[in-house]
Amino acid sequence: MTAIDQSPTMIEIKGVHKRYLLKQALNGIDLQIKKGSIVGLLGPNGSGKSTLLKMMAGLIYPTSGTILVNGREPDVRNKQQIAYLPEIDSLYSWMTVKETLQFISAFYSDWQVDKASLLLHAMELDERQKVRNLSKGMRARLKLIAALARKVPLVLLDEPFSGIDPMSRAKIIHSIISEFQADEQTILLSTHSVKESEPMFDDVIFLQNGRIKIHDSAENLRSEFGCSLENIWEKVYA
Ligand SMILES: Nc1ncnc2c1ncn2[C@@H]1O[C@H](COP(=O)(O)OP(=O)(O)OP(=O)(O)O)[C@@H](O)[C@H]1O
Repeated sequence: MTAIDQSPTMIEIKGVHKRYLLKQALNGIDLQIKKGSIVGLLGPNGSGKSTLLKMMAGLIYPTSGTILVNGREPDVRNKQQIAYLPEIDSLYSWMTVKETLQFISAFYSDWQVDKASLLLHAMELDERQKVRNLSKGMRARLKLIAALARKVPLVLLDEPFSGIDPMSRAKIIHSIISEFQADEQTILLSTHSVKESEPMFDDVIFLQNGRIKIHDSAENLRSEFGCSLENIWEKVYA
């Protein structure tokens, strides 16, 4: 099932395969993501979510096939167009929250100081705290601020809610939705937190074994299956 849409395209992927030394991670991906949407990338462990996001961020390259992000092949030079939140945490433990954000902001001319303060408040982080003293969930919040404070056309978030408790997750998702500017940004995020993330998705991609099993709008899927995305997840991967 593939969504057909006439909106301008942010990401266009044709026939992409990715093979690591011993593992075929992506197995023929064809995908179009329209501008101004929030897209959920869902799938069990090892289905290829991180590989796809890293490829869109220009950190790894397809073995075959093509990817265009905003009309260009992604590579490390596209950093100014893309905010990428990696699954792995690479924060410096000796910095405070404030120092971390100042450090990151120095790399990006698109950094929005006001938005960073707003997010800091919404995520209930104490800027004086040392990174080494933050809990896993607090570190996850700091990484999210680092990605969302940038004014870029494309935001890629790999498991952004990992370690954040369900109640806080719902609050954070609410603040992402209220801050989202569809005329300026596209957000693509991988997550296993389908239930809490559901309200924010315009479109959803279900991956399995490096292939797209379903790609459609959340609304179409809910009406077709007659249940929530969380329940669809259970049916798709049963
Ligand atoms: N650098 C690598 N070298 C070898 N194999 C890799 C590498 N990165 C990923 N893989 C393999 O590729 C497949 C897809 O991995 P990927 O990390 O993209 O999945 P994922 O859907 O993000 O999983 P998870 O939900 O566990 O984060 C897996 O089988 C994984 O073991």
